[in-house]
Amino acid sequence: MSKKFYIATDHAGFAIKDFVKDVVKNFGCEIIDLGPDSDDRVDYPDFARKCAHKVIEDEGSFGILICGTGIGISIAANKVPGIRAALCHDTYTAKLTRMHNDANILCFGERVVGKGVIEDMIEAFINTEFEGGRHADRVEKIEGCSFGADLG
Ligand SMILES: O=C(CO)[C@H](O)[C@H](O)[C@H](O)COP(=O)(O)O
Repeated sequence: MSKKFYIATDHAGFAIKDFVKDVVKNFGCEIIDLGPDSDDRVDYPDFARKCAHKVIEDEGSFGILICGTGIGISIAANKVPGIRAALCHDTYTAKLTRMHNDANILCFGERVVGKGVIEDMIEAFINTEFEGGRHADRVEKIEGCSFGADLG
């Protein structure tokens, strides 16, 4: 099934962005670029927030966030309620985060993984569906981890 993706990076993820957009398109999915438009130094929380808000507003869509390590941009995205941003390093983590965590944003580090791994991770993320069942109960509890949430 064709999926819709939003993509954003910081300056440390900018150089790989066009490659990633082509990979996503080649797997038959739509991708919308939320910036930045150059490799001028920017702050990753600004772009994490932009992408995370789009994913929440546009139900059923997904995101891709890239910074130098993928760490800062995933931490920032996970502050947005309803976002499950997964920092992945290989096909196994990209597949399992869809199966078990129902991840809606794939994060990785341009300074960490190469093009081959990136392509494989994107393929796994696109083609793997959430298993539900026992994992659905756990995913529901993730939102309950926020201060002020009352899920029992
Ligand atoms: O936040 C990060 C690490 O968790 C990202 O990798 C950033 O891209 C990195 O901090 C950028 O560093 P720079 O020295 O300003 O290029």
